[in-house]
Amino acid sequence: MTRAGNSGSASDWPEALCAPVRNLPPCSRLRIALSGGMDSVLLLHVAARLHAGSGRLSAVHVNHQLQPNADQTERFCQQVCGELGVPLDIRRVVVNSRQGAGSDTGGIEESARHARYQVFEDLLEPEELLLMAHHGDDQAETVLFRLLRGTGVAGLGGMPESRPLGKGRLYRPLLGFGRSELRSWATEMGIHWVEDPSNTDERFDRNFLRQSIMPRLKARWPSLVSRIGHTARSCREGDELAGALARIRFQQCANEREALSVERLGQLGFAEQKNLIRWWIIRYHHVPPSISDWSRVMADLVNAPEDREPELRGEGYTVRRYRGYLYLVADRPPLPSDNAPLIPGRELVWGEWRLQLVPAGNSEMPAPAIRISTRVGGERLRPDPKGPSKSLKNWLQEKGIPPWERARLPLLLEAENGNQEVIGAGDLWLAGQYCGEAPASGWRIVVERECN
Ligand SMILES: Nc1ncnc2c1ncn2[C@@H]1O[C@H](COP(=O)(O)OP(=O)(O)OP(=O)(O)O)[C@@H](O)[C@H]1O
Repeated sequence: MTRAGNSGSASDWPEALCAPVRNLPPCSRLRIALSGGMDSVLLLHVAARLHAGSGRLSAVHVNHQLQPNADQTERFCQQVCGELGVPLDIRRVVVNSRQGAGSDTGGIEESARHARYQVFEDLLEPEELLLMAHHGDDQAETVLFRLLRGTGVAGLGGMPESRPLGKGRLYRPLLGFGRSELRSWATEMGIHWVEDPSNTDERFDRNFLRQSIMPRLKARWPSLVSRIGHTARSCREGDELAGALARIRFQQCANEREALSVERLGQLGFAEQKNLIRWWIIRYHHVPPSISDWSRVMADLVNAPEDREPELRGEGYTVRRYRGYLYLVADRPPLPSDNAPLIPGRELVWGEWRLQLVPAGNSEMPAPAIRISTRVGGERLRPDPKGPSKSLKNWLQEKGIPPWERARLPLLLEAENGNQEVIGAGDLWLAGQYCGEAPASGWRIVVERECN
């Protein structure tokens, strides 16, 4: 259903509403996230009035293809953008609709949100700004919703006004206004919009809060939205301070491989240990696991006897302890089970490794027959050409290479008198005849590893 209020002329636009949309961070392109609902249509109108002449304004609508009126909404977005002369990008997505409403962990609403943000993330180029029309009531609902899910300080900080998204930035200029304030402006200005029928479906937690809980709370505490906004700001500040403290502790506890010293960690109080571990996991772009008993986990990681190998599992990674340090180890797909030839001039991708055999120097020597394999046990190598050969196992232990890295180390094997001789081990060692500007073999081997 589309709604209209009284008509108004462009010159009547209230300055209070225009100011945050006028004073934007510098950008090469301004994209409006247009759902077709009241908030984003109002934002589009204001942005068109202020920025249409700049030639850098456009809108993006994500059609989730879930609601019966999804196509009608898409057409409406086309129509309003056409009227305002704003180019519109339409992106259709397929949302996994198997999950139900009201679920704590997801549901169709969550899947749609995820798909939508993925579109935005893929779309944004450097220097581009995506404006979203979240307002103060959305913020209050978000904070309350997260409180009910048991979120910590970072989550209770609510939605930031601005944050990086993809290669660009997301920006929310309407957070300082309440829903009713925006609705009266939209009605006054004669704006049309589409009502999303799913907004009234109280099986969804967010809608239940919006429809049944917030009105009762607001009736009792009229300044609820600004009070929750205040709490969110305090939580954001608290989170910033926790981040600053974690950075200081990281410098004190981490070695050159960014592993954390268990001894130094043990000197911190529990809250600081947890703060540092969570910050460190996020630093690697992973999500800290949701754990009800962090004190038990920390005690285990820090205090378990040396012969035990305590672990903390998260999605896509494991925190492991080895020789007094904690390492964050990303999950990796299994390595090829067969050994592979290193073909001259052709890059070999081996798990997270890239290997190449390239001609070097002026000689025309035949290419050596080199194969890549993981350890099978019993291998020996001669890191010092004049010294005795050593067991690979002992050599890796001497070098302090953790067991999970040993298992993923590509061994370079060369057939020699019917035997396979180890001539290289990942990026740890390579026999001298394959290194340098003019290697004695006439061939150079290049070994590189992708970072974590
Ligand atoms: N289908 C859509 N296409 C483009 N932008 C959208 C779409 N849906 C929502 N948005 C943008 O997100 C803003 C918030 O929308 P809405 O309140 O419906 O989302 P939400 O799910 O409650 O919140 P969140 O964006 O945090 O997921 C809208 O004002 C609009 O800017």
